[in-house]
Amino acid sequence: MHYKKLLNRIYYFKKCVRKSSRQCLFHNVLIQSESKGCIINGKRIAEEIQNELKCSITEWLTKHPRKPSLVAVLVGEDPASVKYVEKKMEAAQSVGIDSRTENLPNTITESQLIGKINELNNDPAVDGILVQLPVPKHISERNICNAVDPLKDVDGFHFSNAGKLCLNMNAFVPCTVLAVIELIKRTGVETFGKHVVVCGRSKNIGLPLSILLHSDARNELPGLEATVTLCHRNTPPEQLEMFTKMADIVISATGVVHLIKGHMIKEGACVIDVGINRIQTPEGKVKLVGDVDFDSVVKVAKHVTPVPGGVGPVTVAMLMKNTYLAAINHFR
Ligand SMILES: Nc1nc(=O)c2c([nH]1)NC[C@@H]1CN(c3ccc(C(=O)N[C@@H](CCC(=O)O)C(=O)O)cc3)C=[N+]21
Repeated sequence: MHYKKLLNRIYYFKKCVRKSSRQCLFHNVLIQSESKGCIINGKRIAEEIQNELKCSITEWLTKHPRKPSLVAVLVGEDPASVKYVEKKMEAAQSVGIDSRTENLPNTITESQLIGKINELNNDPAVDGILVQLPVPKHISERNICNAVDPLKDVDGFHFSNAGKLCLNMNAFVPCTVLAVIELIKRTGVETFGKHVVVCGRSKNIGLPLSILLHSDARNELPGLEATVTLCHRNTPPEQLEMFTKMADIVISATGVVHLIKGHMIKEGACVIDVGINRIQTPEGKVKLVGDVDFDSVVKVAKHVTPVPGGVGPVTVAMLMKNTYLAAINHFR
């Protein structure tokens, strides 16, 4: 009898230690807000991932003849695209990946662009290729994504990578999808059997994300074992609200400013904002905002990602991870 009590005590003690160390573990990636909710620090998580990668790459370099390498293809001079590509180049530099940008004119034809991509496909010194989207209107985005060698497709946009993802086979997963999963995991939010609502059905984010969220964890590509509801532009607003109110996790990737408001969220839920929208402030300045009305959501949610400083920086970090994986694969 005493023995059993003692065992129970030990079990309880172990449980407490586990719980408190888990809290410590995740504490550094969260910022306490003035409301109840915590703000997930995407910048911090991105730094964490990049530091881990830097260590792995340094170790990998002792056994391999060159650094992993990434080429970004940038068509035209859209200021947002230029800025994002710059961020990717900076990140590459900081983790020890060789990188360069191929700047091409807006007037380039589809077949000329595919020709350039083929050159990079055939260059053994290039591990990862990324064609910054959007491409000019006269070029088919699908044809361009399909032109990249699937083994160098660090964006995961080639049809064979998209198809493999659906079948739980090892494949390149789009960086933003990986970023959302990493943010959830590193915040310590449980997904097994939980209800996740994804807003947005894009082929590059909403769709692949909802597939990994519901998939089996015991596969080549591990899934998160959640119950998933995928909402999109044809979901009536009152239905959307009904679904999000039931959700343990809400992820929005729609490009609709302030689509997700506090009254639509269940107390204690986790809200991930994938939106990046540029709006004019009343003072005439340009401001970056997400799909989530942050001020009202942070009052009810337990965790919420900000924009900027949430999913964006982690997306860049995951691109570095995919490039490293491409290099490992190249030398295997
Ligand atoms: N082939 C391709 N692959 C992509 O992965 C891809 C793409 N095309 N086209 C555009 C979108 C968008 N995207 C972002 C990456 C980083 C931030 C990012 O770092 N954002 C910062 C702030 C940026 C700012 O201040 O403008 C933040 O949210 O804190 C945002 C958005 C990758 N995309």
